[in-house]
Amino acid sequence: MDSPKLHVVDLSSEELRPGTETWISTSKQVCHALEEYGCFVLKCNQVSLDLYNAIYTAVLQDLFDLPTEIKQLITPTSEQPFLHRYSASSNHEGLSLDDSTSLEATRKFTNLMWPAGNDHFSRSVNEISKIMMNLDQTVMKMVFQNYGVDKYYDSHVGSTRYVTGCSKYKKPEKHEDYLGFMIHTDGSFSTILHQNEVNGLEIQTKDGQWVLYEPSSHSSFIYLAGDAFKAWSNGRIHPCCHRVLMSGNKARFSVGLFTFHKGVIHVPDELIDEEHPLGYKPFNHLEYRSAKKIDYSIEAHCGVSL
Ligand SMILES: O=C(O)CCC(=O)C(=O)O
Ligand SMILES: [Fe+2]
Repeated sequence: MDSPKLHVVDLSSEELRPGTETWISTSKQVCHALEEYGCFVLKCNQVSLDLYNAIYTAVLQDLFDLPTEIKQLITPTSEQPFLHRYSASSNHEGLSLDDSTSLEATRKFTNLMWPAGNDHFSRSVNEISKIMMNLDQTVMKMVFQNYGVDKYYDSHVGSTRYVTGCSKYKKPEKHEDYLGFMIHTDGSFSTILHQNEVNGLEIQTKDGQWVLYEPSSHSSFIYLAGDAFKAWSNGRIHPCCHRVLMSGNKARFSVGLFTFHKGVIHVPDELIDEEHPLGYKPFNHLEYRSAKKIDYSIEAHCGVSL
């Protein structure tokens, strides 16, 4: 049997404008990939080599090299609640930055880490976060149109909150492989991930096989559906199960954009029919995110029992 491959969607074409044939056929591919695999490799040409080098040879290294007491200053505040935080285990460090598509919010975060400022950090993180936000909005527009619920797109995007997550996985000691991030689905609506040249992210197919994500260029991303996307789509979209397995002799860095809905998510009426009876009660997305643990499903939170 051939080993499974991840679906690839090319969003780099100049022709990709709503209404064109390329747009319509790409929208179908996007929905098909999200329904069948819960993810796709997203090809685009928005990340310059300069930005790639800035992020992986300077920005993330400098951030994770800060003393632990400084990184621990990243704690939820009333302005930036629980999505703003730092976590560390023996092999993995993760740091989330709330509202990262705003340069002002990114600068506030930067000033907490570097009181004398670090404009290179704020600009690079904000730039890649905005690239990921624009890609996410394109994908959302395609999905909403393809499902015939385009009229809800503007309000959905208007209530989306963007959080950038940065991760560092330590270089394996003595070449011993380790599990850097255990199997999970994201509590987000959607997630877009970018990484350095060290692979390790694996995606689980519906029949349980693991596929390694191998970016084909410095401008590749992987797009993953989260639990909230599944509920919103009334079960059509498959939330992507993934993990990080580390091997080799280099540290791995990744940066991702996690999207959250600021209010209550309802299944659109148009997505309820005989074949798809209502499967999810309305739920507050941020409450779900704070309740979510590794083995807590969206069905346990707001599923309609049949
Ligand atoms: O580092 C990665 O590639 C994956 C990180 C991840 O799955 C997460 O932060 O939820
Ligand atoms: Fe994840």
